[in-house]
Amino acid sequence: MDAGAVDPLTLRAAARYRRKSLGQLRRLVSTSIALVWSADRRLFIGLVVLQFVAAALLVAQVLAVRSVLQAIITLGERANASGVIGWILVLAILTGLSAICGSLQTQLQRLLGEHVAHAMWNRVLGVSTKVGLRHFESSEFFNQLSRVQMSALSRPYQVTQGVLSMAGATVASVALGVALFSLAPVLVPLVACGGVPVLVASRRESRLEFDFSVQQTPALRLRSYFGMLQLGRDEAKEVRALGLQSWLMERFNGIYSSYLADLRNHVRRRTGLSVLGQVGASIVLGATLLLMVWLILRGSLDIAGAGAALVAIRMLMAQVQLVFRGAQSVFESGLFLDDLDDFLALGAQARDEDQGAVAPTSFDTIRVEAVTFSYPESPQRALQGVDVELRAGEIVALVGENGSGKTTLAKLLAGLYEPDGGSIRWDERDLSEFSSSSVRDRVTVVFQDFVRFALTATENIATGRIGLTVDPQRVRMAARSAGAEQALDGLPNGFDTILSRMFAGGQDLSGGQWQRVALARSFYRDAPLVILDEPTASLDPRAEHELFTTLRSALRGRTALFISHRFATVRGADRIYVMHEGRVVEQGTHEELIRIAGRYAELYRLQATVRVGGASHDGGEAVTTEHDDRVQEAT
Ligand SMILES: Nc1ncnc2c1ncn2[C@@H]1O[C@H](COP(=O)(O)OP(=O)(O)OP(=O)(O)O)[C@@H](O)[C@H]1O
Repeated sequence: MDAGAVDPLTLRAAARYRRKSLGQLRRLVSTSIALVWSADRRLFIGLVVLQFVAAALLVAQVLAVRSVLQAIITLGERANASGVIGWILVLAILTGLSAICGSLQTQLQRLLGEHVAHAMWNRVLGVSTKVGLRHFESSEFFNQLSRVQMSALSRPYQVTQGVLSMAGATVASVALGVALFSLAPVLVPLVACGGVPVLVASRRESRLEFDFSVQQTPALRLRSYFGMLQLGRDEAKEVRALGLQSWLMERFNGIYSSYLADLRNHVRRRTGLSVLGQVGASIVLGATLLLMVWLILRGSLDIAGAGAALVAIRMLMAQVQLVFRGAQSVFESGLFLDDLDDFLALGAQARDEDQGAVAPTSFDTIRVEAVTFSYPESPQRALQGVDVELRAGEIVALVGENGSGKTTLAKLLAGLYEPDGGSIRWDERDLSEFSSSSVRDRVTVVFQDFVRFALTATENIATGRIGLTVDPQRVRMAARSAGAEQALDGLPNGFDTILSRMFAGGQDLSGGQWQRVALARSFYRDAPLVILDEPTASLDPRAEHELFTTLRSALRGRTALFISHRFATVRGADRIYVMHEGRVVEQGTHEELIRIAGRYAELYRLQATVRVGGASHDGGEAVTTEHDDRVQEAT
C-alpha cells in the first residue's frame, strides 16, 4: 500500500473489511508468536510452562478447599484437629505458590515484552531508513509511523500474551470445569456462558479503540510537535527571543484539551460497553449461585461440596473471562497489526538498494538531460527540462534565486530521488541502471541543513565513510582540508570531544566551525562526485577565501558541484549554470555570463551593491565594494 495514498478514513474502512477475516487473524497470531519466539524463546517457553503451572495450582486449590471443609465438618465427629490443620497448611502453601507464580509471570512478561519491543524497533527502523525519501514528503507516512511507534510496536507481544493467557485460562477452565463437574455437573454450562457477554462487549471495545487511535493520530502528532518546540534545545533560544512561550503553551493546551474531551467520550463509551459485559456476566453468576442454592436445598449438594463449588465457580468465571479477554486482546491488536503490516510492507516494496549494476568508480562526464521532477503531492514542477553537464575534475557551480531548483537537482544527482522525465547519465549509462547503494557510494553531499551528530568530532567526520575502520590520520587530513583542524584541536579533548552540550564533557561549535566539520565529512568520504549545497553560508570571508583557494587541491581531482548564492565564490568555477523557476536559463564561465549581461550579471551586480539600508548602485551614500569595481570592469 502506498503510504502517500492512505488517509485515516480509508485505513478504517480497510481495517473494518479485514476484521471479518478469521484467516487474517490466524495469520497475525502465528506471525506474532513467531516474532515473540524469535525474540527470546527461553522466556517464551518459561511463560508457557508457568501458565500451565498456574492452572494446575488453581485446580489444586479448589480440591484443597473441599478437603478443608470436609475436615471441618468431620471435626466435631472425631475431635481430631490435625486433619484440618494439615489441609489448611496445604491450602496456604498452594495459595502462596500461586502468588509466587503470578509475580514470576509478571516479571518474565516484562522482560519478554522488552525483547519483543527491541525486535520490533529493529524492523520499524529498518523500514524507515530503507523507504525512498518520497515517503518523507507524505503526512500520512508520518501518521502511520507515529501510530506504529505509539501502539503497533507493543502489539505483537500483546497478541502473544493474549494467546498465552487464553491457552493457560483454557487449561485452567477445563480443569476447574472437571472439578466443578464432579461436584455439580449442571452448573458447568451456565458458568461457561458467563464469558459470552464479556466477549461481545470486548469486541466492540476493540473496534472503538482502533478507530479512536486512527482518528487521534494527527492531533497527537501536532501536540508532540508543540511539546517538542518547548523542550528542544535548538528551539529554546528562538522561543525566548520571540517570546513564543505563552502562545506555544496555548496551542499545546488547546490540542490537549480537545484530545481530553474526545478521550472522555471514548472512555465513557468503552466503560459503558465494559459495564454491559460485566452486568451480563454477573447475571449469569447470580443465576449459577441460585441454581447452586436450589441444589443444596434439594440435597443434591452437601455443604463441603457447595463450599468447594462456590470457590470453583468464582475461579472458573474468572478463567472463562480471561479466555475471552485474551481473545479480545488478539482481536484488538490484530487491527493495529494490520497497520504495522502495511508499514512493514513499505520496506518490502522499497527498491532494493543493491539491485542493479554497480556504478563505476569514476566517470568522464555526467549528463543531466531534459530532467523534470515534481515532489510528491506538489502541483508544481521543481525541475522542468534541466540540462547540465559535469566533466571529470571540473568544479561546476549552480546559482539562482531561492526556490529555483538547485537543491532538487543536487538530490537527483545524488540518487536520492529519481527524475520523473529525462535522464541522468554517467558516461552514456542511465543512473537508474545502477544500484542505489553504489550510486550513493560514489557521491558525497553536504546539505545546507547537514546533521550535527552529538558524537565526537572524529565520529562526526568518520560518518562520511561508515563501515571502514576509523582512520585518525585520514580524519585529521579531511579536517585540515576543510579548515577545521585547528578549531577541533582546541577543544577540551581535541578530536575526541563530543560536539554537543547534551552530553557530559561535550562542547558546541559555532555555525561556521560546524560547516567545516560537515565539509571534512565529505572529504573523508572520498567519492568521485562532491556536491556542496551552500558550503560557505556560515563561513567568515577569510575562511571562505581559504576554502576556495584550496578547494581544488582538497578535491584532488574529484568533480564538484557547488551551489552558492555568493557570486564572489562562484567566479572561479569552470562553468556556472544559472537556474530560474526549475530551468537552466544561462550557462558559461563567469566572464561569459557577465558579457551576455543576462540574469547572472544582474544578480551579480545586485549582490555587489547590496548594503544595509538598501541604497541603490548609484546611491551617493553607499560605500562601493570591491565587487562593484569588478562588475564595472567586466561590463
Ligand atoms: N520537500 C519538498 N516538497 C515539496 N516541494 C519542495 C520540497 N523541497 C523543495 N520544494 C519546492 O521545489 C522548488 C525548488 O526547491 P529547491 O529547494 O530545489 O530550491 P533552491 O534553488 O535550492 O532554493 P534555495 O536557494 O532557497 O535553497 C521550490 O518551489 C520548493 O518550494
